[in-house]
Amino acid sequence: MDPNYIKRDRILIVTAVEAEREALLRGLGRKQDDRRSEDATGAAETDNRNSLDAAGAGRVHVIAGGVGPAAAAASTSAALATAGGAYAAVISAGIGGGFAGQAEIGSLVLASEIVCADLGAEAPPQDFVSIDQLGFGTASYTADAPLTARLAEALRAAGLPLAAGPVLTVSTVTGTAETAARLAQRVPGATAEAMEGFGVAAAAQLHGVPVVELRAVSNAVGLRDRGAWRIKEALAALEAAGAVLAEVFEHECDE
Ligand SMILES: O=C(O)c1cccc(C(=O)CC[C@H]2O[C@@H](n3cnc4c(=O)[nH]cnc43)[C@H](O)[C@@H]2O)c1
Repeated sequence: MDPNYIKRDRILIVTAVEAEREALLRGLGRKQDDRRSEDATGAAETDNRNSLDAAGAGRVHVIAGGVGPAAAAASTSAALATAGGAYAAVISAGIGGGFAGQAEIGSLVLASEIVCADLGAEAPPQDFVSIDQLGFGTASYTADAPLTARLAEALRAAGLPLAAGPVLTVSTVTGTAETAARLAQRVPGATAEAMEGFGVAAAAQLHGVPVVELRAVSNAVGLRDRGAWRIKEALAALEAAGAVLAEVFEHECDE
């Protein structure tokens, strides 16, 4: 990988939903510009490009790619293909659940590994056999270490609470203490869970682009308690992280 990629190219950030995208754009100091374009048949389609406020800021492009690993993979792959090699790195970002003792509500998590925690088979008497063990591919991608380290340094320097460790991608939000314990046992050091990272990472791998995952913790992984989700707090943490990302990428761009 070219170590100068931060200076050269554009960064793609993929969130699941608009609220996450908007939080990041606020942090990045960017205006919304959900332009509507007409295709050849006259049908309107949404163009999710965000407008550019400042020289250099335009290198960070944020899209809302949908909820879940399949939507995330499809939209990331489409964005990377359309850009024709312009993206130097992809960041999967959004809210997520934090594992007990690893990541508190309102804090941030950077992934060391992006692990699809439920991609495999139940195989009694074993609890679970991963797709790797079955010999059909991989259930884990390593996050880009240099970019992750650079972001961690900047987020900590900004005083934002940050944990690092494996971030799990699941297709079903964990809703019991038993599942949380099983996942934590399956992936030692499991720090957070969300639903898109593995899809974004699979697309990034296909296109040969480094990937990072950043989560803002909205809830604890465990017994489902919707009333305890702190989505506003997590979106505020995501916005604060966006301001740090702007500094990192604009500063690197100016060097
Ligand atoms: O269960 C509900 O009532 C409920 C209400 C609002 C949102 C949800 C979601 O499932 C949001 C999924 C969305 O948020 C990410 N996310 C946030 N926390 C977690 C989690 O603990 N486990 C998995 N995903 C989480 C996820 O990446 C999706 O984009 C449910």
